[in-house]
Formats: sequence, C-alpha cells, structure tokens
Amino acid sequence: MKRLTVALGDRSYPISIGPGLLGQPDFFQQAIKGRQIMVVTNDTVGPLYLDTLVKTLSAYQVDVVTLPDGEQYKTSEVLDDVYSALLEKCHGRDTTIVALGGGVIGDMAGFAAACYQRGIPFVQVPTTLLAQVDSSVGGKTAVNHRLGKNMIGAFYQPQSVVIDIDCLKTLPEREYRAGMAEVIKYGIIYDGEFFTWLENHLDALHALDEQTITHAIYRCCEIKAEVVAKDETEHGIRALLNLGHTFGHAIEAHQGYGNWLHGEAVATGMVMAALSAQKLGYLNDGQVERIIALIDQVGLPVKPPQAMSIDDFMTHMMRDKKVLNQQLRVILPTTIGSAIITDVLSQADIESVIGALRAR
Ligand SMILES: NC(=O)c1ccc[n+]([C@@H]2O[C@H](COP(=O)([O-])OP(=O)(O)OC[C@H]3O[C@@H](n4cnc5c(N)ncnc54)[C@H](O)[C@@H]3O)[C@@H](O)[C@H]2O)c1
Ligand SMILES: O=C(O)C(=O)C[C@@H](O)[C@H](O)[C@H](O)COP(=O)(O)O
Ligand SMILES: [Zn+2]
Repeated sequence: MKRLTVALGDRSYPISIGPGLLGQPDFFQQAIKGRQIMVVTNDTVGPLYLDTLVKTLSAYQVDVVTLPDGEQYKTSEVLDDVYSALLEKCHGRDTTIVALGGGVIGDMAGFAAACYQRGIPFVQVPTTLLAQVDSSVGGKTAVNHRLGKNMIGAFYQPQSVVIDIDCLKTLPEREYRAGMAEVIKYGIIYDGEFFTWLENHLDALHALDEQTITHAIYRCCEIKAEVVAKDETEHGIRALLNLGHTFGHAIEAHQGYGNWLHGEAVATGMVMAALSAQKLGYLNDGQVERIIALIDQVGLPVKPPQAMSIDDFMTHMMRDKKVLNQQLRVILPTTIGSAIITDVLSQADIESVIGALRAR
C-alpha cells in the first residue's frame, strides 16, 4: 500500500493506493466522522462493487443513489437526484458522500457535496484509471452544460481518496486507454523521465502488472498533489494540468458528450497542442513525433474529428475557463517535461495545425 498527502493546511487529505482497499474499513473510518453515508454510484459500477463497499461500511447507516451511466448524464438535472435522495432519507450536515465510480461520478458527487446544505464531507473511491490518476484528486467538481464542459462547478476537496487498483481489472479496454491520456499528460507537462518510463513500460501497464500500475498511479497523484498544493484554485501552475483540454473539451462538447471519451479528446488535444508548440518554435520535430507516437501506441486518436471546422473549434474554445479578457489562452509544451500557458496562439495557427494533422 502506498500513501500520499495533498497538503492544503487544515484541509489536507490522504491518497491511499493499493489492491483490495475497497474491502478494508480502516481507510474509510479515518475519514468519516458522522454515522450516515450516501454512496453515489452508477448502474455499471454499482453491480460490480457496491456490495463490497456496503459491507466495508457496515458500521454506518448507508444509503445509495444510483445514477445513469455516461458523460451525457453529467448534468444539473441528474444531479438533482442526489439531492432528492439525501433529503428523502433525512441526511444532514454530518453525512458523508462516498463517490464510487469514474470521473463522472466523482465530479458529480463532489459537486453535490459542495452544495448540499452548503457543504458536507465527501470521500473519493475512483474506479477508472482516469479517475485514479487525475479526477479524484484536487477538488475540481462540476457538471456539464450543453454549451460547455464542467461549466457549473466548485473547487471542493474530498476528505480522502481511496484507490483500489483491483477495480481496474473490470475496466473496459477503451476506458483504460482513455485513462492513459491523462497519465501521458503528466509526463509531458511535468516529468520527462516519467514520459520515457512510460515509453518503456506500456506492455506491463496494459497487463496491469501490480508494481508497474501502482508506480504510474502513484507518480501521477504525486504530481497532481504537488501542483494542487501550490495553486488550489488555478491562478498559476495548476492550469498546466489543462494541457490538451482547450481543444479536447471543444471536441467533447461539439461531438455530443460521451461520443468522444474525455481521455480520447484530451489525447487529440495534446497532439494539437504539440503541433501548435512546434509551429511557435517551442518543440522540435523529434519531440513532437515522440508525443504523437506514444499517444498512438496506446491506441488513442491523434486527429481531430473530420467534420469539425475551425469555426466549431473557436466557438467552443472561446468559452474555455482559461480565457482572459476575451483572449484565448492554451497550455503548450516547451519540451517533454514542461509546459507554459500562452495567449500567442492565433486562429490561423490552429487552422494550420488542423490542416497538418488531417494531411498526415
Ligand atoms: N475533476 C477533475 O480534476 C477531472 C480530471 C479529469 C477528468 N475529469 C472528468 O472525468 C470524467 C471522465 O472520467 P472517466 O474517464 O472515469 O469516465 P466515466 O466516469 O464515465 O467512467 C468510464 C466508464 O467506465 C465505467 N466504469 C467505471 N469504473 C469501472 C470499473 N472498475 N469496471 C468497469 N467499468 C467501470 C463507467 O461506468 C463508465 O461507463 C469526465 O467528465 C471529465 O471531465 C475530471
Ligand atoms: O485538475 C485540474 O486542474 C485539471 O485541469 C485536470 C483535468 O484533467 C480535468 O479534466 C479537469 O476537470 C479540467 O478542468 P476544467 O477547469 O478545464 O474544466
Ligand atoms: Zn482531464
């Protein structure tokens, strides 16, 4: 078992990573103060892991709300079901919400916890690779709006993150690949050695070799914890975690939520960012090819959707949360292992990047 801390003063919390944690009461008891729990899950993850979790939480009064599965249900309307379940069962401010699922459930349950009775505690139990390496850590919670990703939300930190790596054994292949996009992101923005390590360990990672996958999850959480501790509400370095997301969120919203998975859209977005960086002279040809090769080897898309025009991209990108004074700002790598936020990328640059990728 490995443990990390997200250091945020009196709101600091642990991240525990290991096999079988879902069945171990200790990891929950340390974080849960009251007697009541509301587990938020979905109709795919519930049948797989709810029984184990409820048994583990047998010292508490546990209620469950099961949401429909999918990015298209990450909405204010569906979130209302969580509030209804809490009210119907008379949950008060001492209730803890436990988010059992991937990033969609974690983001929604976290936002419900931030809002219900103006804030109740919550615990993240991420069950996808993407949620284990990224979304369960750092306190970004949200739902989508039809006009933009994660547009309604709050920064609200969990009490604890419990990562049971055994959950990955039931994860569909496509979801594993989507999670790898965020793993690769950490290598590009923060740790060139980790990027090289990924290039050399793809097979062991894919086989879910325990030591290898634990190392990858640990390193991603370590980087995220360090970044979030320095800049919890994204006024500086935290924006780097958004590499590929300005392009990626545009793809997700334009294609219809759930048609491109978040990780798939971010993968293509990172390729677009790499080509943009090459165009501006930040990355050389060899670095760009390494980024594209790793993303491609994992089986992630490297080209934007054929039907998406430059205007489609710009419409969505100008609503991105990093836009400042109506000026587009994107994250671009400056080498493999570091990145910057910049406002110098023009619409013409982006158009030429899209053209170059389509011609490949
Ligand atoms: N808050 C953040 O910092 C942050 C970071 C990255 C992504 N996100 C958000 O996370 C979401 C994407 O998360 P995701 O990739 O986990 O998608 P997801 O939550 O939709 O889960 C992917 C699929 O896998 C299923 N699933 C989950 N765990 C499983 C398991 N162990 N076995 C079998 N099936 C399982 C789910 O039911 C779903 O069908 C997006 O909404 C994205 O915006 C948030
Ligand atoms: O934690 C962060 O900060 C991130 O940007 C992580 C991203 O992987 C994640 O997709 C996040 O939800 C995007 O945030 P948004 O502010 O662009 O909606
Ligand atoms: Zn993301």
